[in-house]
Amino acid sequence: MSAPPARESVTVVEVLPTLAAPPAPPVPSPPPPAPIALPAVPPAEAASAPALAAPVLVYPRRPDRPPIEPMITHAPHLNWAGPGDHWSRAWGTPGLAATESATALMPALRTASVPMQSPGGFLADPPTPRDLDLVRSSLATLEPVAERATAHFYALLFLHHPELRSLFPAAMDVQRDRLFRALLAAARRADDPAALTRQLHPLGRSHRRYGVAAAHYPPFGECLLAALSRYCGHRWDAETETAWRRVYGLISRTMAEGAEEVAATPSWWHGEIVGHEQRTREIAVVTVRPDQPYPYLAGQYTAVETPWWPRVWRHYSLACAPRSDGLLTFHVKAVPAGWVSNALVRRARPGDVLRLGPPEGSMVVDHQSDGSLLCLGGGTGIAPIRALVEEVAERGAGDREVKVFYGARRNEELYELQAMLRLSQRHPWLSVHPVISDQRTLGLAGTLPDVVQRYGPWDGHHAYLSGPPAMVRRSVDALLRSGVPGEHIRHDLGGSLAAG
Ligand SMILES: NC(=O)C1=CN([C@@H]2O[C@H](COP(=O)(O)OP(=O)(O)OC[C@H]3O[C@@H](n4cnc5c(N)ncnc54)[C@H](O)[C@@H]3O)[C@@H](O)[C@H]2O)C=CC1
Repeated sequence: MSAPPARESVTVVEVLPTLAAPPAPPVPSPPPPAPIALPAVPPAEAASAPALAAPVLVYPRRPDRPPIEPMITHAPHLNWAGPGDHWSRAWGTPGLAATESATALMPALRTASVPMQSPGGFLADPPTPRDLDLVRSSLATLEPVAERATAHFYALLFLHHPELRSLFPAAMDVQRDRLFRALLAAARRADDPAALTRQLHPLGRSHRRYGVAAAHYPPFGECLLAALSRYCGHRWDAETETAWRRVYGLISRTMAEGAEEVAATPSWWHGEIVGHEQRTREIAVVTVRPDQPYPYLAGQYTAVETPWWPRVWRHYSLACAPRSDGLLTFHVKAVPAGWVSNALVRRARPGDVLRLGPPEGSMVVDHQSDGSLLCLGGGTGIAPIRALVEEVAERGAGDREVKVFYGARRNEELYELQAMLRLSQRHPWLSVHPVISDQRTLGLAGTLPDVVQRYGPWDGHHAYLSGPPAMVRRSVDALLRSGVPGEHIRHDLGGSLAAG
């Protein structure tokens, strides 16, 4: 099964090619490293950094807030968010109360265990090497027509199982692409149980927030096989079908197991916006009060859905360490054609209600190890870095130093610099270095990977990277060259952080 929407540009099945340190390129023995001499930010320059906005205003809850306009007024059920969802009433759908639409739809989805149309079903025995060859070769055949095959698959699914339509977003373009890539990735890993589990358990868990239940896998699989057989043409035979039944059986079982493991935790949280600060024209800092405790670790991220784009989820990092008042902060940059990011920056206001998925991601501080921390935050990628710094401040830095390189293209895009500099004034173990790549009048010149390379070596450091994918990839390369072993470099690029 594919991942319903997570983000626009990178999918949950992507992973950075390798973090296990690739063989180091042969380099002539370097001259002894120069001592690190990082220029401090002179007070005059710091003063010219963008002013820190007023402290977050926490607005009182507004019971009288106007109803939120649903995106699809003429088809209210498409706005419904999933089984057990009570907040659809916030949409106040004209013509059909959202509560009615939700309760009317819930039984339909609960009984969505549509009987399988094929007597063959999905096979419990593991795929054989021959099965894997057949499945991989049919995927190779399908690759050039993947878009049409997946469109055909969704057409079959919604035609035969209209009750499943409400699990998916209104616009299916991103979704289609994702399905084929997820299948490809799973088929590649089908003979490596550990790798398959690493891919599919999180995918199964993330499907919970769409309302996907174990009963949905068989009808999904039947339509998938029907679409694959059509587009494989004469290459599809009984043996290929049996191979797919084993492989799909394995994929769906593994995803369902992943979901089952976390069945006791909420599939999603509701979060009311209680603060909305416009830091630049494109960037807003959004503060949210979850409807129940939201346990997470600094450095993690979550999926966010707005009421205006039902079932369209985007990932954002938690930008603060867990707080005693339970509030959560997100840094959001409105990106061109980004539905969720533009809604959050330009439309969302205190009183609006979001849905949040469970916390994800492994870019968390290992407090058992004693290396110093090197943190690279590019643009809004500074969000999880700030959370990590706050957590170190709370738990005590010990002998560790924390060096933060905060990159932007222009001075005025360093929207979090004042706050970071204030933290560094309070904590002697913390240094913050602005890095400007385009029009510099402040801090260090260059891109983050270049600067990291310039001020290395960084052996003995644990590195945390967050920002645009290309910046993270290039910085990983620079760090590996600068003496940081792969296992000491953490980022969540493969875990799908992107804007949208
Ligand atoms: N909002 C959030 O919670 C989080 C966002 N992110 C990601 O961070 C990114 C932030 O984007 P923007 O603020 O628009 O950043 P940006 O495009 O303005 O760039 C920020 C920094 O990265 C550097 N950079 C950009 N492209 C580079 C490349 N190809 N090579 C080397 N350095 C490069 C720039 O020089 C600058 O220093 C987005 O991709 C977002 O998905 C990551 C983690 C959390």
